Amino acid sequence: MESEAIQDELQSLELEIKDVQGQISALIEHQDRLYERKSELKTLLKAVAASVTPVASSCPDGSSAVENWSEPFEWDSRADDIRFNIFGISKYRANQREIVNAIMAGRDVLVIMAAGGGKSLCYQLPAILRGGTTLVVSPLLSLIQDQVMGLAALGISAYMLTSTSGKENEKFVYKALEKGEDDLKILYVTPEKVSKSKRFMSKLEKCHNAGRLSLISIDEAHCCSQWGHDFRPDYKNLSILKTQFPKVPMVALTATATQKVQNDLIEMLHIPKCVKFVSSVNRPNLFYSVREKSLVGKAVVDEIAEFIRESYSNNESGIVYCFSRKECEQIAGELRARGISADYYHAEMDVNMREKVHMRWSKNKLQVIVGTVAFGMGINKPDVRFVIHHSLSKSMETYYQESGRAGRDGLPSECVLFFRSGDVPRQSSMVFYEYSGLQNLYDIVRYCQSKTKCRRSAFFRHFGEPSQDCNGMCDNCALSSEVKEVDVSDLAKLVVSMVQDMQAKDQRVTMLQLGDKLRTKHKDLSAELKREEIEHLVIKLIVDSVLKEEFLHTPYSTNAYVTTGPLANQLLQGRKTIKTETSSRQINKKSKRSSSFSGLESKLDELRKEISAAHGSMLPHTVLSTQQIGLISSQKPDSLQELESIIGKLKTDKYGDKILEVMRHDTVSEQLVEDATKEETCKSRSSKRAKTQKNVVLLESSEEEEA
Ligand SMILES: Nc1ncnc2c1ncn2[C@@H]1O[C@H](COP(=O)(O)OP(=O)(O)OP(=O)(O)O)[C@@H](O)[C@H]1O
Ligand SMILES: [Mg+2]
Repeated sequence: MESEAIQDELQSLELEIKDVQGQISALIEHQDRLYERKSELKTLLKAVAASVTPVASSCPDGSSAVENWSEPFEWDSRADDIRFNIFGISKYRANQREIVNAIMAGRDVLVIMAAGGGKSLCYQLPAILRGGTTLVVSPLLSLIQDQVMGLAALGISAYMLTSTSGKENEKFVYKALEKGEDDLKILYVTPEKVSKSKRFMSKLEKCHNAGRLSLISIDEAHCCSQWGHDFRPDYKNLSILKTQFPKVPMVALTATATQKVQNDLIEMLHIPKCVKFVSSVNRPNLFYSVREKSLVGKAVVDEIAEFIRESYSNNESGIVYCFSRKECEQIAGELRARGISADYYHAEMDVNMREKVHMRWSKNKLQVIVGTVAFGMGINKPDVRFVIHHSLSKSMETYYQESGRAGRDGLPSECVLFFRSGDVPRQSSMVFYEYSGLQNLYDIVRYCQSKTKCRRSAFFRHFGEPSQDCNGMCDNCALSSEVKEVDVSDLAKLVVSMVQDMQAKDQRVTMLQLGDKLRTKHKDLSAELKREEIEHLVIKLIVDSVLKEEFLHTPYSTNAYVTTGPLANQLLQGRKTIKTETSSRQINKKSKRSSSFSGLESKLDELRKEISAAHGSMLPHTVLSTQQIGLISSQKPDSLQELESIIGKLKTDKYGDKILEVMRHDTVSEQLVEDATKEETCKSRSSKRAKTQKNVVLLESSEEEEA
């Protein structure tokens, strides 16, 4: 009997020890996360301190003095001429001129500039100014094709060497590299050419030896680093370029790179003395918002369709991102059924089909692409007006990238994320094995759950940049709302105790089951609490480390279960409170953040589509950008000379007559409308007068009759 009692105590001690060990490892994990956040905050603090000292180009070895790339340079007027008369760009954007100057001065340069910031101009302009040939390494065929087509439309001799370029083209390029007799201003290659083709490298060597290799540009340079989000092994071998051509300036460009990725790039490309230009991650023209996602799938599609119809009725381009291939196909179909021109795009489609969809969309023949994240880096379309996330991204970084495909032309555009707590376990069971995968996911969940914090500031915090004014360009800043904080600690305790009880019985529970069990056990609650409210609370407890997700693999899937987290006891012992935000906010679903085309703008839009269709491969925005359309219709030029002062010489020479014809036609039809309106007004006045007189007559006659 005594031994039985000892056995019992031993068993319960073992259980307790197991429990304590579990808590210790959870606490250690939590501590790791806190350390990591601490180091992020320290970097942020340094960045804030640096932002109050004058921003200067800097060398990582600390050897350079402050250099002023904004001062006048001898090539200024030639650069201005090419910028305006060839590229049709009326003024530089932030840092563009300085970058061009540093490259022209023969320096290696690292450019970190947000998506759509205008990185291409930074190397294309010096490519023309410097003479000789510029080599551009770019990771994707579609990006290269877009760029070559765009440059060709501007009359710049740009070529590419890729797996798809034909023999004739290859022969021409190799001869031009070797002999230098034909014009080859810009040559685009994929990284594989540099790392794998000896023939190409030997031709490049000849070009260099003849003093004709004037600049090397590495686009999407983050692909060099395995800490970046799109690591490409062939990018690692690009170090050979600087080793072989040490005196040729190199410019590496990317939209996002943390400090770690930047250092990696500098080391891997062998450009330790580069001049670094880091622009803000801020995209001031993007309006960020999060909408509550209904439990009913059809209602979500209804809302998306309504949003597109209400705000983008002129066929303005957009993207809807979905979680899975199946969802893409289904939602594209449902949008079509609601009268929206939509098609899907995902990795499992045939390449030709995918290209076809992409091309229709690029040519504005299809309004919406419903895609998975596979629809990514190759998107070069500048006039994407909205990016909708049907479910949340896996991190703030990927959300920034994906939503950032909107508004690359700088015009107002919208990024809407549909969030529902029930979507979190789907993502977490995909990312839990990635380095910091769960922590990154919980960061974006916090972004979605907040009803008060500026959405933009979350990006600044994430990229370690000092905050900037949002100017009301997110839902939380724009919509004055009554947000109340509610203490839900008692309910949270119920949830945590229930999880604890089940754990003690070795039972596993998913988030969905937990909600159901809670409502069954506490019937009084089920009347008050909706399923999504319980899910919302459970997810909040997970991101706050009170609960924790655990994963189990089956042969077909990975399932996410809820267990107690490192801070569970703190809550149960009353040392931690849990508060949620509730809002009485009414999202103005009909809010129109982007201005739609006026009559004349629509006509110019039609014209650019016609010209693009006639040229086959040329894209509409290469003919005229949306910004240029806006300028033309507001300034209404009525001569080629006036038009040239808006869009530059090249485009005026090419399309000026057609544009003016549209303008004249518009003025005539405006005049006709005006005349018709006047006539109508006159008619209606005289008919009113007649009616009045008639009435008077009638009245008189009736009076007479009466009399
Ligand atoms: N100074 C400028 N003024 C007006 N438009 C500009 C200017 N510079 C570039 N653009 C336009 O902005 C759009 C985006 O430019 P670009 O493709 O170079 O962006 P990016 O920085 O390379 O973006 P991403 O990271 O997405 O590749 C293009 O349509 C381009 O013509
Ligand atoms: Mg680019």
